[in-house]
Amino acid sequence: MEPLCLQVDVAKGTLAGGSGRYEKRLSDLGGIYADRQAFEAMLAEGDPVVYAVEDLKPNTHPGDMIFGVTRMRPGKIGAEFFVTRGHIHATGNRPEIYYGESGTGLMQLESPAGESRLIEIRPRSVCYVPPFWIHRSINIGHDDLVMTFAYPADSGQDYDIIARAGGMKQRVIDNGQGGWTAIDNPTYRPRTAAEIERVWSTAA
Ligand SMILES: O=P(O)(O)OC[C@H]1O[C@H](O)[C@H](O)[C@@H](O)[C@@H]1O
Ligand SMILES: [Fe+2]
Repeated sequence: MEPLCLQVDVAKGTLAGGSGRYEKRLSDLGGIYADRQAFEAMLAEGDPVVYAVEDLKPNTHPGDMIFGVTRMRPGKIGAEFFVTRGHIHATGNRPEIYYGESGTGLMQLESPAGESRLIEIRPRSVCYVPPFWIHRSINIGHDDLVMTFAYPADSGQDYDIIARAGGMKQRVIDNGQGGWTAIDNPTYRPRTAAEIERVWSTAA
């Protein structure tokens, strides 16, 4: 493969010359947010793009790397800020790096055993997602949140791990004073010992 250097357009939240792009609209994110009524009400008004990802995937070989740019729109469903679907890497011991380009966000992380972390991500901050942490991005600002990311090419994504637990343990909501706060998610079901063991066993 030829060496290359791709240009990030921070204002547009795009990566010129990548190999792939996907968009997630509100209608793709049913069941993620707590307030079903607010979700349906927003959907009735239209179907906004919540986030878009552009990346370069050279291949899926062990030791190679995928990188790209995520652009998240600002918004809330009820009091809950816009989030990405979230996942754990299917090969669980693969990490990820996020670099804040613009906007204000949180990286929400959860270990298989249910420990929660919320890490602020701002322009020029580098956020490290260690192996075996479920991760999701949250736009807590009024502007687009744009982040550049990179992760091992053979990571893969397990999206269902969150749904199987009834969501992530915490939800991040507007605190009514221009900031955010985390509250417990009442539908969360802690993973069983067998499920936690299964996650560890995905290491390669
Ligand atoms: O993969 P999603 O949960 O839809 O979120 C958007 C995703 O963009 C890229 O694929 C990043 O590598 C992911 O870690 C990020 O979370
Ligand atoms: Fe990831």
